[in-house]
Amino acid sequence: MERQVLRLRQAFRSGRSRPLRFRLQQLEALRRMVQEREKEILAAIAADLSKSELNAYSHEVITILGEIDFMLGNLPELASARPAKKNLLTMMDEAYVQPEPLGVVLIIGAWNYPFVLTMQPLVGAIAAGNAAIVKPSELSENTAKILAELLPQYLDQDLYAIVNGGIPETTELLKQRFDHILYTGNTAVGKIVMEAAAKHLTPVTLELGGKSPCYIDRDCDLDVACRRIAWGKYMNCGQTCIAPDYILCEASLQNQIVQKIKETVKDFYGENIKASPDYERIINLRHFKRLQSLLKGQKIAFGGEMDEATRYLAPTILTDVDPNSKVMQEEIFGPILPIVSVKNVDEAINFINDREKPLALYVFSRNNKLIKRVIDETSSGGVTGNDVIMHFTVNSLPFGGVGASGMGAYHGKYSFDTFSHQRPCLLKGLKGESVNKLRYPPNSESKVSWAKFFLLKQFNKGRLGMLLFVCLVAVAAVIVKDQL
Ligand SMILES: NC(=O)c1ccc[n+]([C@@H]2O[C@H](COP(=O)([O-])OP(=O)(O)OC[C@H]3O[C@@H](n4cnc5c(N)ncnc54)[C@H](O)[C@@H]3O)[C@@H](O)[C@H]2O)c1
Ligand SMILES: CCCCCCC=O
Repeated sequence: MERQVLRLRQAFRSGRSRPLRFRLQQLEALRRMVQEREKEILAAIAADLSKSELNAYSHEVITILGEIDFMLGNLPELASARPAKKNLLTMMDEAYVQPEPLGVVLIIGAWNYPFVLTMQPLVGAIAAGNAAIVKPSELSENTAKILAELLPQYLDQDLYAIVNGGIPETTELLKQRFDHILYTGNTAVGKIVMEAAAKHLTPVTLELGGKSPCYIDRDCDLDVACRRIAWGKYMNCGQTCIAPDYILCEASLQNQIVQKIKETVKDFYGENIKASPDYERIINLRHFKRLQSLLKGQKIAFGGEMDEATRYLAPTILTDVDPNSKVMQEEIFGPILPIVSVKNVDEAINFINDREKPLALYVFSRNNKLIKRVIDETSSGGVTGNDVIMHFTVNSLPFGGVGASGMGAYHGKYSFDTFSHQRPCLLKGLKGESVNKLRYPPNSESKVSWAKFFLLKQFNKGRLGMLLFVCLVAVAAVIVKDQL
């Protein structure tokens, strides 16, 4: 591992990854990889998650193609220096912010969307000019394998590497020094990653999980709400970081919600859910058993059927759920939807605020003021009003958690920024020593009052303003020169 990181670091130091043309070439190569090897990629994702290739395409591949296109279209602007505001002391100088690559970054992916969660950060890392090591999850072994086979065929091998393996390999990787780590996965491992990163003062982006609440207001189109919630909850068999984890609503809505979700499930997956190409399976036996244990003692209003051999767990709804029960203590990450009754929106807000900050928050209501109120009085990684999941798909929105659901964000411009250092640059000439005397010792009352004048006046470049200020500064410089 050490040698591998060293090899990448040397390649990064050579400066090869920095020119815009090179980054665009690599992103184009990545797009070619996705297009030319689409069948193999889809087959791998499908095998890992018992998913149809159509769903693998729409859940994962489409996002990556969109992200690459965004970067190809916007990279020249994202990577260019941005002029900065100046003050009177620096008005004749050049001040700008120049994004620069961080160096060698590590991307650790999770298994539930194994392609998108490794490739989307990689697109950002390449766009920002870094070298990168990608560590896919060992649980989605087919995707991990195909990535290890394909990436070296399309990308510069000295700058971009893939490491496969389990906990020992990740542990070894985490001993190395990186310039940034983006980790996606559970909160417990997030802490391990952050601790390891701290040893090298490496900054981290942690894309974690949590229990994302979904409040349904009484003033709502329940048909629409239940269809959208059922889609987001049961896609990928509930194994989605931003799936609505549980519903909060007034007790009187509970039965209608169960009925409407039940009808939707039939529309989506047919009478025989097991035979539907659109319904996935639980990733492994450990997670299957964990989910099984969450059902113990619960009132199952719908679903609950299981088949251990195929790790099938039916779309399930639990009613009258006690907030202290186990299913309300951990992120479900499966197709189980508890409904917890609250008296009104105030109680819902308190319920949310009494718990860790979730990765996503959903509110369904005809009343926009109520939606805004819930947003204003709570905190979460992201929000979608009157729908679920969809904020993930808008790459002009930062995607990430807050508090226990993570730190930092990515997608689109935010990926570029995450993998860049915003370097402030001030370029001065060698003239103007008379004004500079202000900051040279010995200090005096009059120097301080002149410094206040120069530094506290913000200067915005505009022709007339420029002219005026040049005159002002010239006069001031003469006065200062005489007085100091
Ligand atoms: N915020 C997001 O974008 C996002 C996306 C997907 C999943 N998630 C969250 O991830 C969780 C599910 O994923 P998971 O954690 O089961 O994924 P996982 O088991 O695939 O683990 C993620 C990565 O961590 C590594 N890892 C696991 N244990 C480790 C250890 N002890 N030391 C070092 N590295 C270790 C794995 O090798 C893997 O690459 C859920 O909580 C979900 O909400 C978050
Ligand atoms: C439609 C794609 C959703 C991806 C969510 C990623 C987190 O698990």
